[in-house]
Amino acid sequence: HTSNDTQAVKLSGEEVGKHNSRESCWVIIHGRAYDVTEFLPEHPGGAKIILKYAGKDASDEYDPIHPPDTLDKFLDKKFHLGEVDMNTVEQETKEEDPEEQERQERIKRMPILEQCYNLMDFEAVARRVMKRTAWAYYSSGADDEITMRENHSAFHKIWFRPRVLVDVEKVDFSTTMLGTKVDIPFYVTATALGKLGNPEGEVILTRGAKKHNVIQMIPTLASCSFDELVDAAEGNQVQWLQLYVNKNRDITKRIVEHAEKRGCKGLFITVDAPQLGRREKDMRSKFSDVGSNVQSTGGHDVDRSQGAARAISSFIDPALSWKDIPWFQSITKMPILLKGVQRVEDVIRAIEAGVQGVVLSNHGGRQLDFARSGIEVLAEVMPVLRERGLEDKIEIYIDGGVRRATDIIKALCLGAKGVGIGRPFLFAMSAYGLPGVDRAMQLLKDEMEMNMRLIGAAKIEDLDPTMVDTRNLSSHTTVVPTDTLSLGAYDALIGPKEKVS
Ligand SMILES: Cc1cc2c(cc1C)[n+](S(=O)(=O)[O-])c1c(=O)[nH]c(=O)nc-1n2C[C@H](O)[C@H](O)[C@H](O)COP(=O)(O)O
Repeated sequence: HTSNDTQAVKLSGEEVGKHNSRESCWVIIHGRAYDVTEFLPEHPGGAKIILKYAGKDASDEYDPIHPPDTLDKFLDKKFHLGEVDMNTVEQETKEEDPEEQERQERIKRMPILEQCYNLMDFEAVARRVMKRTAWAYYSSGADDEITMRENHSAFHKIWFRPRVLVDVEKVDFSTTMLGTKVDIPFYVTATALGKLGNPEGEVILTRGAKKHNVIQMIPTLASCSFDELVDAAEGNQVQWLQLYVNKNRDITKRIVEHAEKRGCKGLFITVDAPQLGRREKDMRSKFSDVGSNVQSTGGHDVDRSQGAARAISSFIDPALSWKDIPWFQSITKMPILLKGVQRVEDVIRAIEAGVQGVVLSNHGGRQLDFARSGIEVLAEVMPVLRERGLEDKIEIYIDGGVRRATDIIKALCLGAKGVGIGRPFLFAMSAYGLPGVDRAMQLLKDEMEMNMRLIGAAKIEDLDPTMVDTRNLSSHTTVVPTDTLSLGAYDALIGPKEKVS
């Protein structure tokens, strides 16, 4: 397609449109055509999703799932066909579907940012204004979402034993995490597919983290590329890498070495997701546009519209085990932490394996349902470590359901170094962009200052286990306000007029 002068002749939409089958499949991404015929069987999301856009412009569906450098990294240059004259490409008329019209109406009526007074307010607004598939992906938990609800309600079972008559005129809640000084003991945890909620994606979280001097954990499955996120960091801003270990260890080695070279200050290996959990809201939202190769056990006829998560996670190695830790220690000097540890025995093993820390976490309730909350596991772990004189051998973090500064304070009283926060910043970003993330972080700082004063602690070191009462923590009778199980399943009667959705 290159004429004899230097200016390549652009491909026409008609020309691309002829290649719309499994036998010859071209797609357009951001005004350039790519021959993906040979790639079809290798696509983690299955061939179906690509074939749906064969011969057409697939940019809109492509962006939230694939970092911008994906084609350069994974598609041989000989299949890069060059520029397309987009004037000759008929754009899919997005007939206004009523659901989208209604969503646009809700966006017009959404509350102004100043009306958000706590992190849950962002979730309430995001639920109304986000695209269905994006809301489904961010808000879903595994199976009956019991663990997802338990994560936050577990904090409701811990009560304070505040000190009084302590001079709290000056309150300092700064701390260090893996040696980095941070303003407040939380970090932005790794959550995949940031562009589902906001077209700019995770760079918004990078900017918010910089403004509030907290650390961002960069997800393996970010919509933005790793380098975009590191480039978006300013000055000595610290970032960590969250790693899903690839079956192909050469790829993993390359990712880890590159992250270290780019200055990452911590490697968090996710250990609670040998297979991504079944998130039914995500599946119900029929992520058909992404398809997915659900463990590709049933050949081509398996229903593949099972959510984005499955589509993007077929590379994760379920064989990862303790014997792999020395290999990681041989390929990087970064501190290594295990994200998703859920019992004290594994914390002891982590110390014996010589890793620098663990995150007590159940992946935000998106993996094993009925896994205990991070805060409950923390209450199990710390007394054992203290008893064995091991509490200074490792940094302990928790995540899951942290929505208030009192949740952060409870975790620190029990001995955590800090906490990870996920969904609140996703919802703030999705509803209000960077101003939303900025306000969410500032709200936590305001709450932190007030609650440190009221508990009688002038600095982080003043927080200790005597300031919390955790006797009720392991009772799991959680009040579930509107239990969809009973309302929608167990004892729900289908009335004569009720529409069975
Ligand atoms: C909300 C959310 C969480 C994800 C997440 C995506 C979303 C939308 N994704 S996931 O697609 O694979 O499940 C990741 C991920 O990439 N890697 C990871 O280690 N944790 C992942 N997590 C878990 C996250 O790091 C925290 O453990 C969890 O979000 C903490 O709970 P809260 O959301 O309640 O703060």
